[in-house]
Amino acid sequence: MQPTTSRRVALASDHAGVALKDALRDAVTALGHTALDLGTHGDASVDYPDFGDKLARAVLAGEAELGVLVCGTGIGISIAANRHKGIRAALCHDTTSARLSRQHNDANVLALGARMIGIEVAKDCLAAFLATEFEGGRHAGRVNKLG
Ligand SMILES: O=C(CO)[C@H](O)[C@H](O)[C@H](O)COP(=O)(O)O
Repeated sequence: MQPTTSRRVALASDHAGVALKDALRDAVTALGHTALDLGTHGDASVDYPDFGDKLARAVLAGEAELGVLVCGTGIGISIAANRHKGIRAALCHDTTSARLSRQHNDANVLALGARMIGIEVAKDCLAAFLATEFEGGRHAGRVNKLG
């Protein structure tokens, strides 16, 4: 899948997601985008809210258009990011959800669970997420209601 637009993509994870995050960082580059790796680096135990917050702030500041978050399940780190107004983090386990999160929800962050899905599914979710645009139309008013 080739991107229609080259994007700046921020990535962050806790220790449980670091190996997958590092693999996805390389996949972002291979897909023709620019990766901004916000950590963690290495497998020392860290707290997922710190990295969900860091990535949310980077996206809201315009340092990246889109973000990718990884923790063990993807749940904690997506909750952390979604506490920031303007962040729409979608926890996905399949490519259809990843595509529809962009088409219908204008998700700006993809969240994945490193202990839940394999690397190939994760890479496919990433590729679908980055290749898909928001459809607008009937979805725009609904997304606006999210605040
Ligand atoms: O936040 C989580 C659950 O929603 C993540 O899966 C974390 O990565 C997990 O809780 C970390 O657990 P660990 O036992 O400290 O590695």
